Amino acid sequence: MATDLLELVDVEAGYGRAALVLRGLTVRVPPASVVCLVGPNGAGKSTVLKVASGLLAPRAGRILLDGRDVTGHGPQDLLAAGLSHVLQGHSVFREMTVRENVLLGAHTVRDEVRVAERVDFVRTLFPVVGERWDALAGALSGGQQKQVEFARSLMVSPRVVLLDEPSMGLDPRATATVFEQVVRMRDAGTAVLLVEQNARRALEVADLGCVLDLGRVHISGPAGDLLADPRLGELYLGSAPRGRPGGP
Ligand SMILES: Nc1ncnc2c1ncn2[C@@H]1O[C@H](COP(=O)(O)OP(=O)(O)OP(=O)(O)O)[C@@H](O)[C@H]1O
Repeated sequence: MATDLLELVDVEAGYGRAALVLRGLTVRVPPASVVCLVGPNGAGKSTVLKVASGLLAPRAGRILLDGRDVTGHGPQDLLAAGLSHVLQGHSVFREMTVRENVLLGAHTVRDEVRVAERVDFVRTLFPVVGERWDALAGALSGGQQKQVEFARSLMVSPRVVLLDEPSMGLDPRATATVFEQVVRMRDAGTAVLLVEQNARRALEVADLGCVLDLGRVHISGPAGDLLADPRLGELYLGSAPRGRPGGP
C-alpha cells in the first residue's frame, strides 16, 4: 500500500482556553499531489497548516510524515524532515535582493554544492526568480514576490510544502501564474497542501480536495468531483457550478 506523505489523523487543536478549532480532523496528502483545503472563513484551514508544520501542538491525534510519527515535533524539526510552510501574507524582505531572499531558505543547508544545485533548480522552476535574481525584492510585483517565497521554501528540498492563501491580494493574472507555479512544484515532485480563499480556482489545479466544517473534514475526494458537487458550489465556492443558471 502506498504511504501518504503527510497524514493528520483525528487531530484536535485550538488556541489557549478557547474552544477547540479542529475536532477530530483527518487529512492525507499523497506524494507529489496537490491537496486543497476548502471551507468557510474561520473553519480552521490555516490552523490545519499550523498543526502540520509544528507551529501549534495538537491536543490529540497524530501527525505522520512519510509514515514516521512526528506529533509534537517543532517547526525546525519538521523543516529538517522535509516539510516547508509558506505563511499567509507577504514575507519577502523588500530591501534585500531576490537572491538574498531565496538563499535565506537555505540557511540550514550546510553543503554548498547542494545549495548551488537548489539555486539552479528554483531559478529554472520559477523563471522570473532567475530573471530578477539581483533586483530588490520590493521592486517585484505581488505575484512575483510570491514566487520568491515559493523558491525560498524549496531550498531545503522539501517533500511537502504547505501554502496558506498564496493568491491573497493578487490580481487575476498574477493569481493564474501562482497557481501554474503550484502545479509546477507538484510536477517537480513536491506535494502541496494548499489553503485558498479562491476555492474554485484552487480546486481546478488540485488533485484532491477536503471541505472543512466545524473542525472536521466534511467531504473529501478528487478535486474534480468536489467542483461538480452542487452543494459545494452553493456553500463554499462562491458561485453556482458551471452550466447552472447564474454560473460563470
Ligand atoms: N492565534 C490565534 N489565537 C486565537 N484564536 C485564533 C488564532 N488563530 C486563529 N484563531 C481562531 O481559530 C479559528 C480558525 O481560524 P483559522 O485562521 O484556522 O481559519 P481559516 O479557515 O483559515 O479562516 P480564513 O479563511 O478566514 O483564513 C477562528 O475562530 C480564529 O478566530
